[in-house]
Amino acid sequence: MASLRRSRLAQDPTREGRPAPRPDRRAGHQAVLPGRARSRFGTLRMEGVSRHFGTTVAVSDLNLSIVGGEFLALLGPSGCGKSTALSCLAGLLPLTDGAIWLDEERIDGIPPEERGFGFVFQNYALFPHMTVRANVAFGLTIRRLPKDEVRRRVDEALELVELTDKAARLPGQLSGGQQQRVAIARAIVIRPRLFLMDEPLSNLDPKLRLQMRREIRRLHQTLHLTTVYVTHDQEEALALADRIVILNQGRVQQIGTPDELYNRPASPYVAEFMGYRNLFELPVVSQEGSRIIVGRSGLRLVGVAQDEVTRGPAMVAIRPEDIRVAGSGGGSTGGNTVRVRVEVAEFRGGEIAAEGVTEDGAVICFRALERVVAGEVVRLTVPIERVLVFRTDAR
Ligand SMILES: Nc1ncnc2c1ncn2[C@@H]1O[C@H](COP(=O)(O)OP(=O)(O)OP(=O)(O)O)[C@@H](O)[C@H]1O
Repeated sequence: MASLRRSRLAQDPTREGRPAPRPDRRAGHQAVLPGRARSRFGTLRMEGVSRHFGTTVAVSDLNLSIVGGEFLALLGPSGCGKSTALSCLAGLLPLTDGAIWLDEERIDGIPPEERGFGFVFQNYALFPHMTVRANVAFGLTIRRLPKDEVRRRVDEALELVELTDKAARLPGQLSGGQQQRVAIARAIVIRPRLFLMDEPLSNLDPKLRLQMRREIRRLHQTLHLTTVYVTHDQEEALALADRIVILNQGRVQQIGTPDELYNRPASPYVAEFMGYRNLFELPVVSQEGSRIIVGRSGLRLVGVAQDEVTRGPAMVAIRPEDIRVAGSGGGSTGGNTVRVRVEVAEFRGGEIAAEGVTEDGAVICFRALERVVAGEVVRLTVPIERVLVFRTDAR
């Protein structure tokens, strides 16, 4: 996605004359001042950060604190401002408004190469004519570190990403996953104060993505590098991050731990991103405190109001995993029941992912532990506390 965006932006006349980032320029940014590179920090703060491109507001009034050692994911759909926010942090884009602080040091005026940050991008950005070892050593050699130290640190970094035996190869002789590991080694070898990653797994096939995701997690658990990670993939964000920031149209929608976002999304927008695939607009029948009844004939549900929903329509969000076939192993006894005709059923190993249609035509995604077949009519159950009801105008 980001590569599409890059090529799109490369042709964009509103780019304010800024050329598309070139691999060598970005690699060069990994060079750092020795003192800065070694120092750690307590908190990095983005205060009221905005970035406009002409009339396009890419990031708007972003307020964010990142604690030293934390892994933070910026999550949202294409165009929501994730990469712009990351580029502002990196110093690749000047801010339109606001400030960035590393503890007591204001850093938004500092050039990227002096911030002591490491970057990894979707397209690897390796030097094609240099060996793996030379690529990884780049940030250290241009700082003129003693040869012995360069060798020792490069060896360490290559070992961490398990590429010791590929040190003499050129990037073109490596798989995509291996190239991305070289890019990671090149970023961590400088011991960055902040490690920035922009969709680093997007170019990899699903199996490799999963494997690399685990590698990145392992690396973070080993090195505790403060990391900001941009992704549009909720699973990736949930799996990797200590905290997730959900962005929409350049604005923060919610910040929280994976558990908070997954179980208590603040809006239908966040819910949708967290896998609540069943989103229905339904009229409110009655409400007593947080307990609320919504629906019409064929689809009537009792749920939990997430904010004040009094009259008119409400937005209901339910995860497929919380809807089960009644009476089967996974079906709860209390709560809501809905009759559907099964339309599609997909085998998923331990369970079946299915879609059914209610009498009045609403499509419901659910999970079944036992076999269901298309055309069959089943009764579904969903616990009241897993039916989240929002105001339709909730952000
Ligand atoms: N250099 C630029 N010139 C003009 N508009 C830009 C530029 N960079 C980004 N934008 C616009 O700013 C908004 C946010 O873009 P950004 O690249 O930050 O989104 P994103 O969430 O990272 O998207 P993706 O997942 O596709 O990479 C979009 O509307 C985009 O078109």
